[in-house]
Amino acid sequence: MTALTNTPTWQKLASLAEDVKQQHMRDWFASDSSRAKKYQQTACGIELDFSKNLITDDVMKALFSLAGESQVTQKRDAMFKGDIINHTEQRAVLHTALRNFSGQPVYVDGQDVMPEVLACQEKIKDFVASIHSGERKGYTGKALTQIVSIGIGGSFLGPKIMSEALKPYWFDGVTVHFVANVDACHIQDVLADLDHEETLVVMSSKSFTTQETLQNTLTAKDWFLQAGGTQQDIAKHFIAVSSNIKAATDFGMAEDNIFPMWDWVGGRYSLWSAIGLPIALTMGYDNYRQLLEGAYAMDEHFKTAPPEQNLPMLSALLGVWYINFFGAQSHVLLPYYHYLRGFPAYVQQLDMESNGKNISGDTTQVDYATGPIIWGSEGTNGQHSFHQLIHQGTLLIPADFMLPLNVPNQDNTHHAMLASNCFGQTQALMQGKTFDECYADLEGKGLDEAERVKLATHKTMPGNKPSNTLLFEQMDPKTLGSLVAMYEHKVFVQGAIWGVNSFDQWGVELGKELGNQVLDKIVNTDTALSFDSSTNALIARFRQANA
Ligand SMILES: O=P(O)(O)OC[C@H]1O[C@H](O)[C@H](O)[C@@H](O)[C@@H]1O
Repeated sequence: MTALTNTPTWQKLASLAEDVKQQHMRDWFASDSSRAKKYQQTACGIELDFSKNLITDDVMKALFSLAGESQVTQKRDAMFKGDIINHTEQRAVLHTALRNFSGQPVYVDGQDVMPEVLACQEKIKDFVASIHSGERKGYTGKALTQIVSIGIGGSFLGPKIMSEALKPYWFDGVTVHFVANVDACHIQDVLADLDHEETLVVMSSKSFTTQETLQNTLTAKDWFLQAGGTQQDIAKHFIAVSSNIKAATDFGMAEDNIFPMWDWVGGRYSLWSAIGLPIALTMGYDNYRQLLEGAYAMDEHFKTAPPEQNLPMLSALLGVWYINFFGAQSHVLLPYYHYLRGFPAYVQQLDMESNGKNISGDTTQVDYATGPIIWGSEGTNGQHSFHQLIHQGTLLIPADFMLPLNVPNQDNTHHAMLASNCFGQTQALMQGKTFDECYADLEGKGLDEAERVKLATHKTMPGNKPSNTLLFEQMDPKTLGSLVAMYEHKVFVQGAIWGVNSFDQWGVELGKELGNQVLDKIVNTDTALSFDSSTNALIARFRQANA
């Protein structure tokens, strides 16, 4: 056993889990009318009801002990302070510096990074104003109203999903299109409808080496040149966000058109940097700034609130409870808000790329589960498809339900239905429906005894399925910023407990490396194939089909 699973606290949690499995939440609610009040916390515009979880006071106490023994707060402070906590890449992890409005310095290698961060924010602000006012024009003098944002992974998901989530705040006058996939269908579809004279391409790549983004930008450049632009007009229509200024200038980007970022910002934590420029272009700098302010508010909450009131801490510990002591392998996110429909995909990268790891500390192979599968989609749609498995399947799938209490241009009839479905689902998951209830319902339905028993058996819902409900006054930029930061810190706390490095991604790197080797064989059709027989056969088949 590794140190973690050997601790008395871990053993205690394991034994508490065995007890809890014999009990039912339905009975807890019936016997304690204050349960909802007891297990809820509010911070930064987020009201977290976690009463529909398989928890007791003893469980929570043991989970807080686990966090304490795992030195979560010390690790948190090390992150905020700029220590090199990404120890396999020798990097600080400072996305929090990008939304640090405390006026205090943040040091990396003895140097305060805040002046550069603030200068970049000013650059974003000025740039957005120049586009929105029409002052910055294309090479033929037309306003730049069509923005094509090219990037992938963290250089795509954050900008796209946050922009989508804040549709009611969009600036009227520019349209932002996002392209990620190297599949040409994507960029071709986007460019097909655009006038190159009105188009601004924002190429976002921290490394400036990502195949998909480089290729899509080259395709956009060809399209621009073929449509009538010249090489020297490129500067007016192409800008980049990157920490690799040299590669960006080598590519042909004018230095003035490059927005900086830094190696202490991880890709999946980068929307707070200039990678978020498309968000600011979509809704104006002030709204973008509110997003950052919301994240800052959550940072302060995470740093100062005691564990029992700390939203990232609570949600992380509940996750650990199910993953490590109930064998839960996935966690579902269910936003009951159409504009937040992309949020599960955002958290998917954030969580799975961060905690999809099996080495703890320097070299220890873990003997416990780490990051779960994150999935989900908007409610109510999922109720008519995959919720069935959550209700009656054999897997335990903890859920986060999310609902803004007010929505812009509210249609009360729709919104009441949305809310009732959201709450109704959490209720059904928690209480289930007993055999006796189902059997009673079938009285007088003309069934013989065997049929009645059979049907009641199939209709029985075990219940006892855990969920959190997150309510927001409204999904405005500030609340969204807080929500994203809450999940970032949740992932941080879980990584700290498991002892994994939540900030590297070697699996992804290997995929990129092998992809390039295979591409070489696909393109150079006369070279011998030297991979395993399956990969060789696939490449050979592709060569044959494209000969
Ligand atoms: O911004 P880039 O350097 O182009 O990287 C884009 C993406 O590349 C990889 O897939 C990483 O795992 C992601 O975290 C990153 O966001």
